Amino acid sequence: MIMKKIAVVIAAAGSGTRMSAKVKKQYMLLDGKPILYHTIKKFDGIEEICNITVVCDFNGMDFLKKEILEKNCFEKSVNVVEGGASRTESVMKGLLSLDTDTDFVLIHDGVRPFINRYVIREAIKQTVAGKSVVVCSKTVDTIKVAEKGRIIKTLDRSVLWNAETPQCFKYGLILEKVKEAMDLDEQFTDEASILEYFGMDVHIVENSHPNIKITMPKDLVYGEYLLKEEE
Ligand SMILES: Nc1ccn([C@@H]2O[C@H](COP(=O)(O)OP(=O)(O)OP(=O)(O)O)[C@@H](O)[C@H]2O)c(=O)n1
Ligand SMILES: C[C@](O)(CO)[C@H](O)COP(=O)(O)O
Repeated sequence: MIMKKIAVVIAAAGSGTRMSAKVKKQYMLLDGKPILYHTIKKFDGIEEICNITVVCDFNGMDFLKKEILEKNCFEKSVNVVEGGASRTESVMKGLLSLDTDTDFVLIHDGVRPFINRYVIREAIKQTVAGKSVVVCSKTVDTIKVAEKGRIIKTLDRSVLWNAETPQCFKYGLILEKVKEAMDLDEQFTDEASILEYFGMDVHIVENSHPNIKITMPKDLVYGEYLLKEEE
């Protein structure tokens, strides 16, 4: 079988507004190590991946290089790229830094350190088979749509999914569409919705393992618990 060149772009250039902390959440500690360390480690352990690129804020670049990359042992080479003002711009900068002969790319949030390696491998398998995929978990809550506090309707939960990462694509395709998205007057919170906007198919890889995005202070408490469970 011909080996495919698969890269991962880890988006970690956000400002962590909802965490309301002095230190950006991607550099906050879980079990004594930065959250971003735990995330990189997950992908370092996937043999199909040949390159890891972390997109981070300008001020965090030194910390990332000295405190995370130099002080820890990673098997793969980890490149560092400066991010942008929006998630889409950060992802675009990461994609542009990859070798042009990259076949497939996984895009992952720097603050989702609990992603299960079996799920990463399943997402890679489906992407190499020709699909654009997004890791999702089933929605467990009853979701209401409301306007000014008054409920308008309750959605059919059987067709609802929570979008997570990684989101995985053919490299050339996602680079082209992310670049096109940057020229639009639209905000996209993930890459799958960029392809959806252009009418392209995106498929779900179901995940039943915890893959929380560290967003609010309460997530740190749950995160410490999840790390202990992983041991
Ligand atoms: N300009 C941006 C904005 C977000 N991200 C990354 O996208 C991921 C998911 O975004 P989110 O949780 O919304 O992170 P923040 O934007 O940092 O948080 P907030 O929305 O609370 O400010 C994070 O790993 C974040 O670092 C990024 O790389 N570049
Ligand atoms: C990509 C993402 O993690 C999927 O859930 C998410 O959309 C990131 O942005 P958000 O604004 O924190 O939802």
